Amino acid sequence: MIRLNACSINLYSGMIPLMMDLRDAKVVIAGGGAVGARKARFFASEARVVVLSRSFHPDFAETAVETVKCDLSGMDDDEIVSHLRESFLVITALEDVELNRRIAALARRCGAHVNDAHGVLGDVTLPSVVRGETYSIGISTFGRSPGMARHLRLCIEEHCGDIDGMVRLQETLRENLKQIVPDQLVRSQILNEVLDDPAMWDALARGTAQAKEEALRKYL
Ligand SMILES: C[C@@]1(CC(=O)O)c2cc3[nH]c(cc4nc(cc5[nH]c(cc(n2)[C@H]1CCC(=O)O)[C@@](C)(CC(=O)O)[C@@H]5CCC(=O)O)C(CC(=O)O)=C4CCC(=O)O)c(CCC(=O)O)c3CC(=O)O
Ligand SMILES: NC(=O)C1=CN([C@@H]2O[C@H](COP(=O)(O)OP(=O)(O)OC[C@H]3O[C@@H](n4cnc5c(N)ncnc54)[C@H](O)[C@@H]3O)[C@@H](O)[C@H]2O)C=CC1
Repeated sequence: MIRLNACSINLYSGMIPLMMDLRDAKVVIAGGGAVGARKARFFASEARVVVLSRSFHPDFAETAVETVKCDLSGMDDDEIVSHLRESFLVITALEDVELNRRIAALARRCGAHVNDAHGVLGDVTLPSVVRGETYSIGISTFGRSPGMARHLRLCIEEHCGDIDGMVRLQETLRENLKQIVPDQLVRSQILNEVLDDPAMWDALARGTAQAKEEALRKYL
């Protein structure tokens, strides 16, 4: 595993997007406020989430995570480490920057990645996510403008049409084309023409099978 040596990094230089399978990974969140609750929701359906906090935002009532009521500032390092051990990721979401820093340093000692709600510590940042049944789009400004990441999510959701429908059409069409068009370049050209064709996007409303028939008629 590649680890960052620095305790704090400036604006996430060098970060690249990855899609990860976090099933069964342990994610610990320090701070159960509105921000901790949003981050808990982000991970709850995949990872095993544990939230350490003095109090918990009402949203936790509807989020399937483990909550541990505790005062982190009153704990010694060993006690905090006992909660962080075997974590894949530790998220610091407390107001207290010094306490966040202390928890982040202990997390690194445990071999965990760190995400910081203030965006100054850590080697992981959370993107804004546009999610469908067949795709996931992560958007990040690396802490420069979270509002812009949200704005771009809303733009994609509003203006990109039936992405799930088009992914399904492309999936079935490309399988079909592999059987009947031997030349890969020709297959790729047809698939791109379908993506660029507004009539094909309209055809999605008639169902995947019908849209595929129309695409084959038009482009073969
Ligand atoms: C560094 C980072 C933490 C990290 O690594 O996780 C971080 C940090 C901070 N955000 C702050 C504010 C806001 N955050 C949002 C929204 C989101 N913030 C998210 C991620 C991140 N936020 C990471 C960088 C991501 C990036 O840059 O792309 C999203 C994408 C994902 C998520 O967290 O769920 C989610 C959108 C979900 C969606 O809707 O799609 C809005 C918009 C709104 O709520 O309307 C505002 C108000 C507008 C604004 O400030 O832009 C402040 C307080 C600033 C202050 O005090 O003024 C800090 C701390 C600081 O800057 O000190
Ligand atoms: N990443 C992001 O998108 C955003 C990050 N932020 C930053 O994130 C931080 C957290 O924001 P909120 O959740 O709104 O704050 P908040 O004050 O509502 O929540 C903090 C939580 O931490 C708990 N807590 C505080 N000290 C504790 C301690 N010593 N031991 C155990 N628990 C303790 C509190 O009980 C509370 O549940 C803020 O500092 C804010 O600047 C703010 C807005 C957006």
